Amino acid sequence: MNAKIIDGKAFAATVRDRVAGTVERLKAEAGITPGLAVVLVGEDPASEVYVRNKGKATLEAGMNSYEHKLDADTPEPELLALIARLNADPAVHGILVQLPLPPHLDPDVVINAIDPAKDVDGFHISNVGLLGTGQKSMVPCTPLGCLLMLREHHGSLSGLNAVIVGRSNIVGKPMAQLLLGDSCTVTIAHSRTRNLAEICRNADILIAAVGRPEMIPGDWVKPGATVIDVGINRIPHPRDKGKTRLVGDVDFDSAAAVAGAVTPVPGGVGPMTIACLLANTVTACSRAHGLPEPQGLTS
Ligand SMILES: NC(=O)C1=CN([C@@H]2O[C@H](COP(=O)(O)OP(=O)(O)OC[C@H]3O[C@@H](n4cnc5c(N)ncnc54)[C@H](OP(=O)(O)O)[C@@H]3O)[C@@H](O)[C@H]2O)C=CC1
Ligand SMILES: Nc1nc(=O)c2c([nH]1)NC[C@@H]1CN(c3ccc(C(=O)N[C@@H](CCC(=O)O)C(=O)O)cc3)C=[N+]21
Repeated sequence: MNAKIIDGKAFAATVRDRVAGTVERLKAEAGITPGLAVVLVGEDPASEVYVRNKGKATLEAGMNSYEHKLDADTPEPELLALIARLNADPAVHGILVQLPLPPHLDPDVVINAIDPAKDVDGFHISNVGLLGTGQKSMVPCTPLGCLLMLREHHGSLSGLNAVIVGRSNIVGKPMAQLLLGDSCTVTIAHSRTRNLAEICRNADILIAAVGRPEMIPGDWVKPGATVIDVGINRIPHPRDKGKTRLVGDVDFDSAAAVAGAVTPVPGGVGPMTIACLLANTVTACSRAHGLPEPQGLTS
């Protein structure tokens, strides 16, 4: 193996420390405790793990965590009423509605009901528009976490060829905006893309956000490239019957043999997502109180 393993878990710990320091100052100097509300509809076991991790990290950073678990068949008006209450609640500075939602709920309607100032996921149409036009916004946590790791590894990203596999609203598209903002030449590939292997082989930066276990093999990776694996896939354990294992969208071993740097799963993008969520919540809290924005949390 040649590649440097980018340690997202360690990097996330430094971001979380900075967030905790800012929270301490907000409490001491202004008597304010940032609060994050997470809404989970239904019983998706993977989502429950994320919600638990987020709640734990929120408390560890000294913030308040409010969890709302609703039945899978919750009618849309009931969910919208909860969001309206959270929008109006001064103790709540950030609101995250866990996706995907059950099929009877329209994610666009639900996400756009969140007060954009509290939209710490950065999914509200107004934050998407601000990001797309290079204005100050809430930046989606997963792409932001990826960008921070890339900047840390490369310094400047200017002029690099970036290929993103996946065009979702929550990862692929905002990732493209952020990389464009850092002057990469960006290609977004998806399920209809022709010659995907060839396109990937052109990438100085390859971002996999597909949701297919170990789909991208090492021979799609340009020698020396940086590979960011966003995928979180639970597969049956190869040896231990009945157990499961977490893998990314990249075939780690073959990719690490040719890449210059690669993020592992677990311990890569996932922990950075949570750290950026905490950072966004502190930023939202400071803005809500008209205080100067904390600097350097995510740089
Ligand atoms: N680590 C973290 O913090 C996070 C991890 N994730 C993980 O990232 C992965 C992607 O998530 P998300 O963006 O929400 O997923 P979506 O299912 O919303 O999007 C997947 C994308 O991959 C594309 N795709 C599917 N099959 C292929 C294929 N064979 N070749 C090329 N492209 C393909 C789809 O194309 P098309 O549009 O044409 O259908 C789509 O654009 C998942 O594993 C998810 O669990 C997600 C969020 C955060
Ligand atoms: N509105 C919304 N916002 C999201 O940001 C969002 C979402 N919905 N739905 C689901 C995806 C997925 N996601 C993850 C966050 C952290 C880890 C994470 O912490 N992973 C750890 C370990 C996980 C484990 O061990 O199970 C790791 O990769 O090391 C993973 C995945 C956020 N998402």
